[in-house]
Amino acid sequence: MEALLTVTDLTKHFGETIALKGVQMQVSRGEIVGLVGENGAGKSTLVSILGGWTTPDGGQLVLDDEPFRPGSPSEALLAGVGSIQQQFEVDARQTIAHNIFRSSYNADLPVDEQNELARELMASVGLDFDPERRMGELVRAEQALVEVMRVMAEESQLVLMDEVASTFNDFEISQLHEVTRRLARAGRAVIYITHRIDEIASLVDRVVVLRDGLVTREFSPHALPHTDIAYEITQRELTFGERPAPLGGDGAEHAVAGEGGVAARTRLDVEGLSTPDGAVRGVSFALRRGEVFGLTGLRRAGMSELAAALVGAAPASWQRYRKDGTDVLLREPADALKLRIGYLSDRDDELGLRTEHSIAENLVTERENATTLDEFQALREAVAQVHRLRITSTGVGGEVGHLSVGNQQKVAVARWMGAGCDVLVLNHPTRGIDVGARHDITEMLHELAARGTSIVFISSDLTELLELSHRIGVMRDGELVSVQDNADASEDSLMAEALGEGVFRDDQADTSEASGAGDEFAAPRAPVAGGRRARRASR
Ligand SMILES: Nc1ncnc2c1ncn2[C@@H]1O[C@H](COP(=O)(O)OP(=O)(O)OP(=O)(O)O)[C@@H](O)[C@H]1O
Repeated sequence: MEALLTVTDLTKHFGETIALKGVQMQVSRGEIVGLVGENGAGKSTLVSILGGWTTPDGGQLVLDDEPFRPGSPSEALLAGVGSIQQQFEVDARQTIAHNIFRSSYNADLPVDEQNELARELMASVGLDFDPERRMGELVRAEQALVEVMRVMAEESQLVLMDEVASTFNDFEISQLHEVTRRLARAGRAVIYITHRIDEIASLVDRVVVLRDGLVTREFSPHALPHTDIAYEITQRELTFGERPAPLGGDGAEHAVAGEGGVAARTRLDVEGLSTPDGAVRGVSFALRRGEVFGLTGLRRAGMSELAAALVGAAPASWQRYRKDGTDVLLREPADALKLRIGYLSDRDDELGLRTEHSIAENLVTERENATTLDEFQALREAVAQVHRLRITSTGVGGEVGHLSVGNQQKVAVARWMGAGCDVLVLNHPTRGIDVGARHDITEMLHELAARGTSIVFISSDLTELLELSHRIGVMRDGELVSVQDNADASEDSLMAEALGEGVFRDDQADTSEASGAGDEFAAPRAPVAGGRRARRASR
């Protein structure tokens, strides 16, 4: 294949940190390259340079046989490189159509024509957003899909996607993959950053592994089992698909000494919880001590709103909300914290990190009446967490704001894991976190649960939900429509509930690839089933 981009000896440092140490890489036309590696490996830095957001210190870039050194994103685009950054920003007041065409040659078209074109473009990949809606009305995953439409409309030769799908559900991922493949079929090249092994297995042509600022490995993921792909990336033997041991009918292995009976084991007892805007409607569930209760659903199904309501971060009403048998009074998150209920939001601006402070200052939660010994012990635990999750090799004194996005997320998760809470409500805690650390976090959450912490774990990644949760609830249109014991649950059964299809049968499974073949504008039919089946086949 003909090389579109050649990267030679690319270097970049930030203060003392050397983010890129001499990267060599080639990308061909029509190729989807998966750029992978641990958090902090330098992936975002590399694509930021290619996208004109950051300038390198040294090295050469050649694009389409011409020297390439963009001084800004618009210069990069002019040369043929379009990008979606990991923490992309959109103008909330712009319409969807305006956002799609803002940097394409259709930018000056009359609004009606833009709306019509946007509708057609979106329909061609199965999106039915109203082009006149404002970007601010969309949730993050929807904004990301509109950004994908924007790069499609720009007609750049090289498209950079930095963890666009980190909170996407299977359906959104299949839409994104459809667009990405279409870009490649049109002869454009894509550099695609992801931490999800299922995405690597099903989408990319070639994997390039970055480690400590250098390309250390390249391989084709085709026909490789997930464990092998993970090994190539992490050099660790990771297992996939293991499920937690059942909590036990009598909760024996989790029973707290001296306490007995079902009531004593019930940590949260929620009945008829609703939010005034109707995002959550009449949700009831009980959470046991030491239980991980997974929660999933399609976008706008109400999981994030339920999470916020459970900790007083959003207004809500209920018939009953008890913790350890006592009615709770929640006006704000501080009230939840007093009750030892911790909350991790899925929004970057709500992570609660003090980015100008050190990792240690973020990890060690202040406790009333703490002795010097307590503080010393807390610091020791923080250091152990940083080590176990490989957050940084340069100690806990570094500023959190200087860490890569995924490592900041690790700090946010680690902070709650070490906060001594009885209940943790975690919304997409592993988004942006590399595959090895994800594995470690799963283990750490299991350990916490085994010591009695109860966890509400929200995720769009059904594989990790099944690996972690004792029971899994599915939300649809604001209601908790199903709760399945792990032993009875499968990706198919969960997705069927999320879609409202009843029980999913394999003979209903996808025909999308066959039906879409040769039809450039066919919307993906039943792509979720196809995606899951493809993944199962590749394991
Ligand atoms: N603005 C900055 N100031 C200081 N250090 C930075 C800055 N941006 C990146 N770094 C450092 O450069 C290194 C590479 O970071 P980069 O964001 O490229 O990693 P990454 O592979 O994209 O990680 P992730 O998977 O977490 O997104 C990290 O050590 C990071 O801490």
